[in-house]
Amino acid sequence: EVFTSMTDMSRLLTTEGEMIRAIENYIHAQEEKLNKLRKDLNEMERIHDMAAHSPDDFLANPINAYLLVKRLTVDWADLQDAMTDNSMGKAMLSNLTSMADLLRWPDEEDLNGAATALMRLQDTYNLDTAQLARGQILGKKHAYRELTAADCFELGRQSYNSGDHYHTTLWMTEALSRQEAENNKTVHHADILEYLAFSTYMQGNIRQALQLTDDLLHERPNHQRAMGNKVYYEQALTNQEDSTKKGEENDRLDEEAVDKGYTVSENTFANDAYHRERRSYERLCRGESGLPPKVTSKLHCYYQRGPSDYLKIVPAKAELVHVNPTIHIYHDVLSDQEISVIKALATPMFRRATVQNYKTGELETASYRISKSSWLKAEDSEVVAGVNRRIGSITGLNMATAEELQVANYGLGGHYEPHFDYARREEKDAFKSLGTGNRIATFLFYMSDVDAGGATVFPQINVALWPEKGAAAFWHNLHPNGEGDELTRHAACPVLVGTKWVSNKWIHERGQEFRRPCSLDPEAL
Ligand SMILES: O=C(O)CCC(=O)C(=O)O
Ligand SMILES: [Fe+2]
Repeated sequence: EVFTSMTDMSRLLTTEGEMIRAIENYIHAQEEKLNKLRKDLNEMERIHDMAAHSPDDFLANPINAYLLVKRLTVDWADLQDAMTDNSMGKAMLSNLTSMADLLRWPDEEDLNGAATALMRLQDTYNLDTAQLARGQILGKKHAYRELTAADCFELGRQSYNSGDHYHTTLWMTEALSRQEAENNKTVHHADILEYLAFSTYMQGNIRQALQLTDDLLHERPNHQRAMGNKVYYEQALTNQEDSTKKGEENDRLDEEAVDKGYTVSENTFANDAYHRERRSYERLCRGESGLPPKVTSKLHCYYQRGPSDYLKIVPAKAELVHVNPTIHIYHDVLSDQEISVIKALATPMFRRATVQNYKTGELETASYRISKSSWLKAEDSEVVAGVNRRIGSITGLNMATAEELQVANYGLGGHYEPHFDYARREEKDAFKSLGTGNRIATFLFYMSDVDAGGATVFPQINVALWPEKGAAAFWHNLHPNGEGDELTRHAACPVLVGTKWVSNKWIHERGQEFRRPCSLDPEAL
Protein backbone atom coordinates (compact mmCIF):
# COMPACT_ATOMS: atom_id res chain seq x y z
CA GLU A 1 0.00 0.00 0.00
CA VAL A 2 1.24 3.48 -0.86
CA PHE A 3 -0.65 5.69 1.59
CA THR A 4 1.37 4.40 4.55
CA SER A 5 4.47 6.48 3.79
CA MET A 6 5.06 9.87 2.21
CA THR A 7 8.00 8.55 0.15
CA ASP A 8 5.65 6.16 -1.64
CA MET A 9 2.99 8.82 -2.04
CA SER A 10 5.51 10.98 -3.91
CA ARG A 11 6.09 8.11 -6.35
CA LEU A 12 2.42 8.42 -7.27
CA LEU A 13 3.27 11.79 -8.84
CA THR A 14 5.63 9.98 -11.26
CA THR A 15 2.81 7.57 -12.09
CA GLU A 16 0.45 10.46 -12.70
CA GLY A 17 3.07 12.13 -14.96
CA GLU A 18 3.24 8.98 -17.14
CA MET A 19 -0.54 8.77 -17.22
CA ILE A 20 -0.81 12.38 -18.41
CA ARG A 21 1.79 11.77 -21.16
CA ALA A 22 -0.03 8.65 -22.40
CA ILE A 23 -3.40 10.43 -22.55
CA GLU A 24 -1.77 13.38 -24.35
CA ASN A 25 -0.41 11.02 -27.06
CA TYR A 26 -3.81 9.41 -27.33
CA ILE A 27 -5.57 12.77 -27.75
CA HIS A 28 -3.02 13.80 -30.40
CA ALA A 29 -3.62 10.61 -32.42
CA GLN A 30 -7.39 11.00 -32.06
CA GLU A 31 -7.18 14.59 -33.21
CA GLU A 32 -5.34 13.52 -36.39
CA LYS A 33 -7.97 10.91 -37.02
CA LEU A 34 -10.76 13.44 -36.50
CA ASN A 35 -9.03 15.90 -38.82
CA LYS A 36 -9.05 13.29 -41.57
CA LEU A 37 -12.70 12.53 -40.86
CA ARG A 38 -13.49 16.24 -41.02
CA LYS A 39 -11.79 16.50 -44.45
CA ASP A 40 -13.70 13.49 -45.82
CA LEU A 41 -16.94 14.87 -44.48
CA ASN A 42 -16.31 18.31 -46.02
CA GLU A 43 -15.82 16.67 -49.42
CA MET A 44 -19.00 14.63 -48.98
CA GLU A 45 -20.93 17.74 -47.98
CA ARG A 46 -19.61 19.69 -51.00
CA ILE A 47 -20.93 17.05 -53.42
CA HIS A 48 -24.13 16.56 -51.43
CA ASP A 49 -24.95 20.28 -51.50
CA MET A 50 -24.49 20.37 -55.27
CA ALA A 51 -26.71 17.31 -55.66
CA ALA A 52 -29.38 18.57 -53.30
CA HIS A 53 -29.48 21.81 -55.25
CA SER A 54 -30.80 19.98 -58.33
CA PRO A 55 -31.28 16.29 -57.58
CA ASP A 56 -32.65 15.35 -60.99
CA ASP A 57 -29.68 16.78 -62.86
CA PHE A 58 -27.30 15.12 -60.44
CA LEU A 59 -28.82 11.66 -60.59
CA ALA A 60 -29.07 11.87 -64.35
CA ASN A 61 -25.43 10.96 -64.38
CA PRO A 62 -25.09 7.20 -63.62
CA ILE A 63 -21.64 7.70 -62.13
CA ASN A 64 -23.12 10.14 -59.63
CA ALA A 65 -25.94 7.72 -58.90
CA TYR A 66 -23.52 4.83 -58.42
CA LEU A 67 -21.22 6.87 -56.17
CA LEU A 68 -24.14 7.91 -53.99
CA VAL A 69 -24.97 4.26 -53.41
CA LYS A 70 -21.31 3.50 -52.77
CA ARG A 71 -21.01 6.32 -50.24
CA LEU A 72 -23.93 4.99 -48.26
CA THR A 73 -22.62 1.42 -48.26
CA VAL A 74 -18.90 0.85 -48.55
CA ASP A 75 -17.77 4.33 -47.53
CA TRP A 76 -20.23 4.44 -44.62
CA ALA A 77 -19.03 1.05 -43.43
CA ASP A 78 -15.42 2.29 -43.51
CA LEU A 79 -16.39 5.40 -41.60
CA GLN A 80 -18.26 3.36 -39.04
CA ASP A 81 -15.19 1.22 -38.55
CA ALA A 82 -13.03 4.28 -38.17
CA MET A 83 -15.42 5.82 -35.67
CA THR A 84 -15.79 2.74 -33.51
CA ASP A 85 -12.16 1.68 -33.77
CA ASN A 86 -10.73 1.67 -30.26
CA SER A 87 -7.28 0.30 -31.08
CA MET A 88 -5.61 3.59 -30.17
CA GLY A 89 -7.24 3.58 -26.77
CA LYS A 90 -6.28 -0.06 -26.30
CA ALA A 91 -2.70 0.65 -27.40
CA MET A 92 -2.48 3.47 -24.89
CA LEU A 93 -3.82 1.29 -22.08
CA SER A 94 -1.52 -1.63 -22.85
CA ASN A 95 1.40 0.79 -23.02
CA LEU A 96 0.62 2.05 -19.54
CA THR A 97 0.07 -1.47 -18.21
CA SER A 98 3.42 -2.62 -19.54
CA MET A 99 4.99 0.00 -17.27
CA ALA A 100 3.03 -1.26 -14.28
CA ASP A 101 6.17 -2.75 -12.72
CA LEU A 102 7.92 0.61 -12.80
CA LEU A 103 4.94 2.67 -11.78
CA ARG A 104 3.03 2.48 -8.52
CA TRP A 105 -0.71 2.32 -9.03
CA PRO A 106 -2.84 2.81 -5.95
CA ASP A 107 -5.70 0.35 -5.56
CA GLU A 108 -9.06 0.30 -3.77
CA GLU A 109 -7.27 -0.48 -0.48
CA ASP A 110 -5.15 2.64 -0.90
CA LEU A 111 -8.19 4.76 -1.61
CA ASN A 112 -9.91 3.40 1.48
CA GLY A 113 -6.73 3.89 3.54
CA ALA A 114 -6.41 7.49 2.36
CA ALA A 115 -10.08 8.21 3.14
CA THR A 116 -9.74 6.59 6.59
CA ALA A 117 -6.67 8.74 7.20
CA LEU A 118 -8.67 11.89 6.42
CA MET A 119 -11.38 10.78 8.87
CA ARG A 120 -8.72 10.15 11.54
CA LEU A 121 -7.34 13.66 11.02
CA GLN A 122 -10.83 15.09 11.15
CA ASP A 123 -11.53 13.40 14.50
CA THR A 124 -8.18 13.92 16.19
CA TYR A 125 -7.87 17.56 15.25
CA ASN A 126 -11.60 18.47 15.47
CA LEU A 127 -11.72 19.58 11.85
CA ASP A 128 -15.02 20.92 10.58
CA THR A 129 -16.40 19.01 7.57
CA ALA A 130 -17.45 22.12 5.63
CA GLN A 131 -14.08 23.76 6.22
CA LEU A 132 -12.22 20.62 5.14
CA ALA A 133 -14.36 20.51 2.00
CA ARG A 134 -13.23 24.07 1.30
CA GLY A 135 -9.67 22.72 1.41
CA GLN A 136 -8.76 24.53 4.62
CA ILE A 137 -6.73 22.87 7.35
CA LEU A 138 -6.22 25.01 10.45
CA GLY A 139 -5.25 27.97 8.29
CA LYS A 140 -2.20 26.05 7.00
CA LYS A 141 -1.39 25.23 3.38
CA HIS A 142 -4.67 25.42 1.51
CA ALA A 143 -5.59 22.65 -0.89
CA TYR A 144 -5.29 23.73 -4.55
CA ARG A 145 -9.04 23.41 -4.97
CA GLU A 146 -12.21 22.76 -2.99
CA LEU A 147 -13.91 19.37 -2.93
CA THR A 148 -16.82 18.87 -5.31
CA ALA A 149 -20.06 17.22 -4.23
CA ALA A 150 -18.78 14.06 -5.95
CA ASP A 151 -15.53 14.18 -3.92
CA CYS A 152 -17.52 14.44 -0.69
CA PHE A 153 -19.81 11.67 -1.89
CA GLU A 154 -16.81 9.40 -2.51
CA LEU A 155 -15.46 10.10 0.99
CA GLY A 156 -18.90 9.24 2.37
CA ARG A 157 -18.98 6.06 0.30
CA GLN A 158 -15.54 4.99 1.55
CA SER A 159 -16.67 5.57 5.15
CA TYR A 160 -19.80 3.56 4.40
CA ASN A 161 -17.68 0.69 3.04
CA SER A 162 -15.69 0.74 6.29
CA GLY A 163 -18.96 0.47 8.25
CA ASP A 164 -18.38 3.97 9.63
CA HIS A 165 -21.86 5.49 9.59
CA TYR A 166 -20.86 8.51 11.65
CA HIS A 167 -18.51 9.83 8.96
CA THR A 168 -20.84 8.66 6.18
CA THR A 169 -23.49 10.98 7.63
CA LEU A 170 -21.08 13.91 7.93
CA TRP A 171 -19.76 13.63 4.37
CA MET A 172 -23.06 12.81 2.67
CA THR A 173 -24.61 15.86 4.38
CA GLU A 174 -21.76 17.97 3.00
CA ALA A 175 -22.19 16.33 -0.43
CA LEU A 176 -25.88 17.23 -0.35
CA SER A 177 -25.34 20.91 0.41
CA ARG A 178 -22.55 21.16 -2.19
CA GLN A 179 -24.64 19.33 -4.82
CA GLU A 180 -27.53 21.74 -4.29
CA ALA A 181 -25.20 24.71 -4.86
CA GLU A 182 -23.46 23.27 -7.91
CA ASN A 183 -24.29 24.62 -11.39
CA ASN A 184 -22.74 21.62 -13.11
CA LYS A 185 -23.89 18.74 -10.93
CA THR A 186 -21.11 16.26 -10.18
CA VAL A 187 -23.34 13.60 -8.57
CA HIS A 188 -27.05 12.71 -8.45
CA HIS A 189 -29.01 14.15 -5.52
CA ALA A 190 -30.92 10.87 -5.08
CA ASP A 191 -27.70 8.81 -4.82
CA ILE A 192 -26.57 10.94 -1.90
CA LEU A 193 -29.97 10.65 -0.21
CA GLU A 194 -29.84 6.86 -0.41
CA TYR A 195 -26.56 6.59 1.55
CA LEU A 196 -27.47 9.39 3.91
CA ALA A 197 -30.84 7.86 4.80
CA PHE A 198 -29.39 4.46 5.61
CA SER A 199 -26.45 5.76 7.66
CA THR A 200 -28.81 8.09 9.52
CA TYR A 201 -30.91 5.04 10.41
CA MET A 202 -27.80 3.13 11.51
CA GLN A 203 -26.92 6.10 13.71
CA GLY A 204 -30.26 5.57 15.47
CA ASN A 205 -32.19 8.50 14.03
CA ILE A 206 -35.14 6.64 12.50
CA ARG A 207 -37.41 9.65 12.09
CA GLN A 208 -34.78 11.57 10.11
CA ALA A 209 -33.98 8.45 8.03
CA LEU A 210 -37.65 8.16 7.16
CA GLN A 211 -37.81 11.83 6.13
CA LEU A 212 -34.76 11.40 3.85
CA THR A 213 -36.27 8.26 2.34
CA ASP A 214 -39.49 10.18 1.61
CA ASP A 215 -37.39 12.87 -0.13
CA LEU A 216 -35.69 10.15 -2.15
CA LEU A 217 -39.03 8.60 -3.17
CA HIS A 218 -40.27 12.03 -4.14
CA GLU A 219 -37.37 12.23 -6.62
CA ARG A 220 -37.44 8.58 -7.67
CA PRO A 221 -40.91 7.15 -7.01
CA ASN A 222 -39.93 3.68 -8.30
CA HIS A 223 -36.78 3.27 -6.22
CA GLN A 224 -37.12 -0.35 -5.06
CA ARG A 225 -34.78 -0.23 -2.07
CA ALA A 226 -36.22 3.06 -0.84
CA MET A 227 -39.72 1.58 -0.93
CA GLY A 228 -38.57 -1.41 1.10
CA ASN A 229 -36.67 0.75 3.58
CA LYS A 230 -39.64 3.08 4.07
CA VAL A 231 -41.82 0.19 5.27
CA TYR A 232 -38.99 -1.08 7.46
CA TYR A 233 -38.31 2.32 9.05
CA GLU A 234 -41.99 2.93 9.73
CA GLN A 235 -42.20 -0.43 11.49
CA ALA A 236 -39.03 0.32 13.48
CA LEU A 237 -40.50 3.64 14.56
CA THR A 238 -43.67 1.98 15.84
CA ASN A 239 -41.64 -0.64 17.74
CA GLN A 240 -39.48 2.07 19.24
CA GLU A 241 -42.49 3.97 20.53
CA ASP A 242 -43.87 0.78 22.08
CA SER A 243 -40.64 0.01 23.84
CA THR A 244 -40.03 3.51 25.16
CA LYS A 245 -42.05 2.75 28.28
CA LYS A 246 -40.14 -0.49 28.89
CA GLY A 247 -36.87 1.38 28.32
CA GLU A 248 -37.72 3.90 31.02
CA GLU A 249 -38.33 1.05 33.43
CA ASN A 250 -34.92 -0.52 32.53
CA ASP A 251 -33.13 2.81 33.00
CA ARG A 252 -34.65 3.07 36.46
CA LEU A 253 -33.37 -0.43 37.32
CA ASP A 254 -29.86 0.42 36.00
CA GLU A 255 -29.74 3.52 38.17
CA GLU A 256 -30.71 1.47 41.20
CA ALA A 257 -27.95 -1.04 40.41
CA VAL A 258 -25.36 1.74 40.21
CA ASP A 259 -26.62 3.24 43.47
CA LYS A 260 -26.10 -0.13 45.11
CA GLY A 261 -22.53 -0.32 43.76
CA TYR A 262 -23.08 -2.99 41.13
CA THR A 263 -21.41 -2.54 37.77
CA VAL A 264 -23.80 -2.55 34.84
CA SER A 265 -21.18 -4.01 32.53
CA GLU A 266 -18.03 -5.90 33.42
CA ASN A 267 -16.02 -3.98 30.86
CA THR A 268 -17.01 -0.54 32.07
CA PHE A 269 -13.72 -0.05 33.91
CA ALA A 270 -11.45 -0.97 30.98
CA ASN A 271 -13.70 1.03 28.70
CA ASP A 272 -13.49 4.14 30.89
CA ALA A 273 -9.70 3.90 31.05
CA TYR A 274 -9.57 3.59 27.28
CA HIS A 275 -11.75 6.64 26.75
CA ARG A 276 -9.86 8.69 29.31
CA GLU A 277 -6.57 7.89 27.59
CA ARG A 278 -8.12 8.62 24.19
CA ARG A 279 -9.32 12.06 25.31
CA SER A 280 -5.95 12.91 26.81
CA TYR A 281 -4.15 11.66 23.69
CA GLU A 282 -6.28 13.76 21.34
CA ARG A 283 -6.01 16.88 23.48
CA LEU A 284 -2.24 16.52 23.58
CA CYS A 285 -2.09 15.98 19.82
CA ARG A 286 -4.00 19.23 19.32
CA GLY A 287 -1.53 20.98 21.60
CA GLU A 288 -4.31 21.82 24.04
CA SER A 289 -3.30 20.47 27.41
CA GLY A 290 -0.06 21.59 28.97
CA LEU A 291 1.55 20.73 32.27
CA PRO A 292 0.72 22.87 35.31
CA PRO A 293 3.41 25.41 36.40
CA LYS A 294 4.02 23.35 39.55
CA VAL A 295 5.53 20.71 37.24
CA THR A 296 7.07 22.91 34.55
CA SER A 297 8.97 25.08 37.06
CA LYS A 298 11.33 22.14 37.61
CA LEU A 299 12.14 21.95 33.92
CA HIS A 300 15.18 23.58 32.40
CA CYS A 301 17.87 23.50 29.70
CA TYR A 302 21.56 22.85 30.35
CA TYR A 303 24.79 21.69 28.74
CA GLN A 304 25.29 18.03 29.61
CA ARG A 305 29.04 17.33 29.98
CA GLY A 306 28.90 13.64 30.93
CA PRO A 307 28.86 10.73 31.39
CA SER A 308 31.39 10.20 28.60
CA ASP A 309 34.60 12.14 27.96
CA TYR A 310 33.34 13.03 24.50
CA LEU A 311 30.63 15.23 26.04
CA LYS A 312 33.30 17.15 28.02
CA ILE A 313 34.52 18.45 24.67
CA VAL A 314 31.17 18.66 22.87
CA PRO A 315 28.47 18.99 25.52
CA ALA A 316 24.94 17.92 24.62
CA LYS A 317 22.22 20.59 24.57
CA ALA A 318 19.87 18.91 27.02
CA GLU A 319 16.34 19.97 27.90
CA LEU A 320 14.59 18.28 30.79
CA VAL A 321 10.93 18.00 29.74
CA HIS A 322 9.61 15.69 32.47
CA VAL A 323 10.90 14.57 35.84
CA ASN A 324 9.27 11.25 36.72
CA PRO A 325 9.66 9.44 34.38
CA THR A 326 12.65 11.47 33.28
CA ILE A 327 12.37 12.57 29.68
CA HIS A 328 15.07 14.59 27.95
CA ILE A 329 15.20 16.31 24.60
CA TYR A 330 18.65 16.69 23.08
CA HIS A 331 18.83 19.47 20.52
CA ASP A 332 21.07 19.39 17.42
CA VAL A 333 22.30 15.84 17.87
CA LEU A 334 21.91 14.87 14.20
CA SER A 335 23.16 17.01 11.29
CA ASP A 336 21.18 17.62 8.09
CA GLN A 337 23.87 15.71 6.22
CA GLU A 338 23.61 12.66 8.49
CA ILE A 339 19.84 12.80 8.11
CA SER A 340 20.09 12.77 4.29
CA VAL A 341 22.41 9.75 4.38
CA ILE A 342 20.15 7.83 6.79
CA LYS A 343 17.02 8.58 4.73
CA ALA A 344 18.73 7.51 1.51
CA LEU A 345 19.98 4.23 3.03
CA ALA A 346 16.63 3.38 4.59
CA THR A 347 14.18 4.28 1.81
CA PRO A 348 14.88 1.41 -0.64
CA MET A 349 14.27 -1.13 2.14
CA PHE A 350 11.04 0.35 3.45
CA ARG A 351 8.31 -2.07 4.53
CA ARG A 352 4.98 -1.36 6.17
CA ALA A 353 5.64 -1.16 9.92
CA THR A 354 4.39 -4.15 11.90
CA VAL A 355 3.35 -4.73 15.48
CA GLN A 356 3.62 -7.83 17.61
CA ASN A 357 0.34 -9.60 18.32
CA TYR A 358 0.63 -10.02 22.08
CA LYS A 359 -1.32 -13.29 22.07
CA THR A 360 0.33 -15.13 19.20
CA GLY A 361 3.69 -13.36 19.16
CA GLU A 362 3.35 -12.92 15.38
CA LEU A 363 4.29 -9.71 13.59
CA GLU A 364 1.41 -8.17 11.64
CA THR A 365 0.28 -4.84 10.14
CA ALA A 366 -2.33 -2.87 12.03
CA SER A 367 -4.37 0.26 11.38
CA TYR A 368 -3.14 1.69 14.69
CA ARG A 369 0.40 1.88 13.35
CA ILE A 370 0.69 3.50 9.92
CA SER A 371 4.19 4.13 8.62
CA LYS A 372 6.91 2.47 6.60
CA SER A 373 10.20 1.55 8.19
CA SER A 374 13.46 -0.31 7.83
CA TRP A 375 16.48 -1.15 9.96
CA LEU A 376 20.06 0.06 9.52
CA LYS A 377 23.14 -1.78 10.82
CA ALA A 378 26.32 -0.06 11.98
CA GLU A 379 28.10 -1.92 9.14
CA ASP A 380 25.81 -0.25 6.59
CA SER A 381 27.56 3.08 6.90
CA GLU A 382 30.03 5.03 9.01
CA VAL A 383 27.19 7.52 9.60
CA VAL A 384 25.05 4.83 11.27
CA ALA A 385 28.03 3.61 13.34
CA GLY A 386 28.72 7.20 14.42
CA VAL A 387 25.12 7.76 15.41
CA ASN A 388 25.17 4.61 17.55
CA ARG A 389 28.35 5.79 19.32
CA ARG A 390 26.79 9.20 19.95
CA ILE A 391 23.75 7.63 21.63
CA GLY A 392 26.15 5.61 23.81
CA SER A 393 28.04 8.77 24.81
CA ILE A 394 24.93 10.74 25.70
CA THR A 395 23.07 8.00 27.57
CA GLY A 396 26.06 6.23 29.06
CA LEU A 397 24.43 2.94 28.12
CA ASN A 398 25.98 -0.08 26.44
CA MET A 399 25.07 -0.08 22.77
CA ALA A 400 26.34 -3.61 22.05
CA THR A 401 22.97 -5.13 22.99
CA ALA A 402 20.82 -2.41 21.38
CA GLU A 403 18.60 -3.10 18.38
CA GLU A 404 19.58 -1.81 14.96
CA LEU A 405 18.57 1.75 14.10
CA GLN A 406 14.93 1.81 12.97
CA VAL A 407 14.06 4.49 10.41
CA ALA A 408 10.42 5.38 9.81
CA ASN A 409 8.45 7.66 7.52
CA TYR A 410 4.80 8.36 8.26
CA GLY A 411 2.31 8.59 5.39
CA LEU A 412 -1.02 10.32 4.98
CA GLY A 413 -2.44 10.76 8.48
CA GLY A 414 0.30 8.33 9.64
CA HIS A 415 0.30 7.60 13.36
CA TYR A 416 1.10 5.08 16.10
CA GLU A 417 -1.54 4.80 18.81
CA PRO A 418 -0.66 4.67 22.54
CA HIS A 419 1.70 1.78 23.30
CA PHE A 420 4.61 0.70 25.48
CA ASP A 421 7.99 0.21 23.88
CA TYR A 422 8.81 -2.50 26.46
CA ALA A 423 7.30 -5.97 26.44
CA ARG A 424 4.80 -6.66 29.21
CA ARG A 425 4.96 -9.90 31.19
CA GLU A 426 1.98 -11.42 29.39
CA GLU A 427 3.52 -10.81 25.97
CA LYS A 428 4.54 -14.02 24.40
CA ASP A 429 8.23 -14.47 23.53
CA ALA A 430 8.81 -10.76 22.99
CA PHE A 431 12.49 -10.09 22.23
CA LYS A 432 13.31 -13.68 23.25
CA SER A 433 15.29 -14.35 20.09
CA LEU A 434 17.46 -11.32 20.81
CA GLY A 435 18.49 -12.76 24.21
CA THR A 436 19.20 -9.27 25.50
CA GLY A 437 16.26 -8.75 27.84
CA ASN A 438 13.63 -6.05 27.65
CA ARG A 439 13.84 -2.57 26.07
CA ILE A 440 15.31 -0.59 28.93
CA ALA A 441 15.33 2.77 27.11
CA THR A 442 14.24 4.54 23.92
CA PHE A 443 16.29 7.10 21.98
CA LEU A 444 14.08 8.73 19.35
CA PHE A 445 15.52 11.05 16.68
CA TYR A 446 13.37 13.53 14.78
CA MET A 447 14.63 13.68 11.22
CA SER A 448 12.16 16.30 9.96
CA ASP A 449 10.09 19.20 11.14
CA VAL A 450 6.36 18.61 10.67
CA ASP A 451 4.13 21.44 9.37
CA ALA A 452 1.23 20.43 11.65
CA GLY A 453 0.46 17.47 13.90
CA GLY A 454 2.82 14.50 14.41
CA ALA A 455 3.72 15.13 18.06
CA THR A 456 4.97 12.32 20.30
CA VAL A 457 2.61 12.35 23.28
CA PHE A 458 2.53 10.67 26.69
CA PRO A 459 -1.16 10.62 27.70
CA GLN A 460 -0.52 9.43 31.29
CA ILE A 461 1.74 12.36 32.16
CA ASN A 462 0.39 15.10 29.86
CA VAL A 463 3.57 15.51 27.84
CA ALA A 464 3.70 16.43 24.15
CA LEU A 465 7.01 16.51 22.25
CA TRP A 466 6.94 18.42 18.97
CA PRO A 467 9.18 17.15 16.18
CA GLU A 468 12.26 19.32 15.60
CA LYS A 469 14.66 18.28 12.87
CA GLY A 470 17.97 17.10 14.36
CA ALA A 471 16.64 16.75 17.93
CA ALA A 472 16.09 13.53 19.89
CA ALA A 473 13.98 12.39 22.84
CA PHE A 474 15.30 9.97 25.44
CA TRP A 475 13.60 8.12 28.29
CA HIS A 476 13.88 4.88 30.29
CA ASN A 477 11.02 2.41 29.76
CA LEU A 478 11.84 0.26 32.80
CA HIS A 479 12.14 1.02 36.48
CA PRO A 480 15.53 0.13 37.98
CA ASN A 481 13.99 -3.12 39.28
CA GLY A 482 13.19 -4.18 35.71
CA GLU A 483 9.44 -3.52 35.94
CA GLY A 484 7.88 -1.63 33.04
CA ASP A 485 7.13 2.03 33.80
CA GLU A 486 3.48 2.43 32.80
CA LEU A 487 3.82 6.20 32.68
CA THR A 488 6.04 5.87 29.59
CA ARG A 489 3.03 4.85 27.49
CA HIS A 490 3.22 7.07 24.42
CA ALA A 491 1.92 7.61 20.90
CA ALA A 492 2.77 9.27 17.61
CA CYS A 493 -0.07 11.67 16.67
CA PRO A 494 -1.33 11.60 13.07
CA VAL A 495 0.60 13.84 10.69
CA LEU A 496 -1.80 16.64 9.74
CA VAL A 497 0.23 18.67 7.26
CA GLY A 498 3.67 17.74 5.92
CA THR A 499 5.63 14.56 6.45
CA LYS A 500 7.37 13.05 9.45
CA TRP A 501 10.63 11.14 9.65
CA VAL A 502 11.97 9.58 12.84
CA SER A 503 14.53 6.98 13.75
CA ASN A 504 14.73 5.10 17.00
CA LYS A 505 17.22 3.12 18.92
CA TRP A 506 15.88 0.68 21.46
CA ILE A 507 18.45 -0.05 24.13
CA HIS A 508 18.21 -3.38 25.99
CA GLU A 509 18.75 -4.48 29.58
CA ARG A 510 21.69 -6.82 29.02
CA GLY A 511 25.03 -5.04 29.36
CA GLN A 512 23.68 -2.21 31.51
CA GLU A 513 24.33 -3.92 34.86
CA PHE A 514 27.16 -1.53 35.79
CA ARG A 515 25.88 1.48 33.89
CA ARG A 516 22.38 1.65 35.31
CA PRO A 517 22.54 -0.40 38.52
CA CYS A 518 19.37 -2.26 39.25
CA SER A 519 17.48 -1.85 42.46
CA LEU A 520 14.66 -3.59 44.24
CA ASP A 521 13.11 -0.22 45.00
CA PRO A 522 10.72 0.55 42.15
CA GLU A 523 10.94 4.27 42.97
CA ALA A 524 14.77 4.39 42.72
CA LEU A 525 15.93 6.57 39.84
O1 LIG B 1 7.15 8.70 15.93
C1 LIG B 1 7.03 8.96 17.13
O2 LIG B 1 6.85 10.11 17.53
C2 LIG B 1 7.06 7.85 18.13
C3 LIG B 1 7.36 6.51 17.52
C4 LIG B 1 7.24 5.39 18.48
O3 LIG B 1 6.74 5.55 19.55
C5 LIG B 1 7.73 4.04 18.14
O4 LIG B 1 8.10 3.82 16.98
O5 LIG B 1 7.77 3.19 19.03
FE1 LIG C 1 7.18 3.87 20.86
